[in-house]
Amino acid sequence: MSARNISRFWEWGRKIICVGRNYADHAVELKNAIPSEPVLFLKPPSAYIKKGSPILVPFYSSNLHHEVELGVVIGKGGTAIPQASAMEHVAGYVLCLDMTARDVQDECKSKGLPWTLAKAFNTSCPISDFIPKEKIPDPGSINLWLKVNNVQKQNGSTSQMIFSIPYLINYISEIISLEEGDLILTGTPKGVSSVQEHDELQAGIDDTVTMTFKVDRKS
Ligand SMILES: CC(=O)CC(=O)C(=O)O
Ligand SMILES: [Mg+2]
Repeated sequence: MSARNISRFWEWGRKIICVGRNYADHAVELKNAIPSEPVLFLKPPSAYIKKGSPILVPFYSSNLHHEVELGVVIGKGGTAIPQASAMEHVAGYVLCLDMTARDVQDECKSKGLPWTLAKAFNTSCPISDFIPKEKIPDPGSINLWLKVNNVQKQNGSTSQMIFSIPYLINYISEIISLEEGDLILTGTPKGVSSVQEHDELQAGIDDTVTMTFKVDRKS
C-alpha cells in the first residue's frame, strides 16, 4: 500500500480544531473579552472546500462573515506535546477561511448555546493548497489579508496572535490528542465583514499564496 500524501490531508477525515479570539483587535471589534486561555471549537471534515467549489450561505443565516486564518497542518500526532518540540509536529500550513454565521453565533452566545450551527456547516472551511513547512520559515511573522470584490477588508500579521503556534499545540494536545492530518485554525485578525451571494473573496499570505472563492446560496 502506498504512503498517504500529507498535501491531501483534507481528504482524510481528521479533526479541525479552531482557536477563537486569538487576536486582540478582533476580540475588541466583536466586543469580546481578551482571553487568558485559548477559546476552542471544532469543525467537521465535511466543512472543507477547495478552489472551484462555492461557499454556501446556510439557509438559516442572513449574516455570513469571512475570517481569514493561518491553518497549521499536523504531520506527527501526540498528546501533551511540549512547546519546545511542538514545531516538529507541524507538516505545513494552509490559508483558511473560518466562515461564520454571525447572526446565529450571536444568538447562540446570548442563549449560552454551542456555536456548532454558526461555525461547522458544510463549506465553512475553504482552504488553499497545502504549503510545506519549509516555505514558511517564520509562521509567527506573516501577513494574512482578505478582499471582498477587490475591496480590502482584513490585513493582519500573525505576530499579533495572543497565543503562539507552539503554545496552541501544547495547550490543545493536553486536552485533545493531535493526529497526523489534523488542522488547527489559529484565529482571525480584525476586519471581519458580511458577504452575500455572488461575492468573490480573495485571500492571501503576503504576496506568495492567494486563493479565491465565490459565495453562493443553496437553491
Ligand atoms: C468570535 C469568533 O468567531 C472567534 C473566532 O473564530 C476567531 O477567529 O477569533
Ligand atoms: Mg475564527
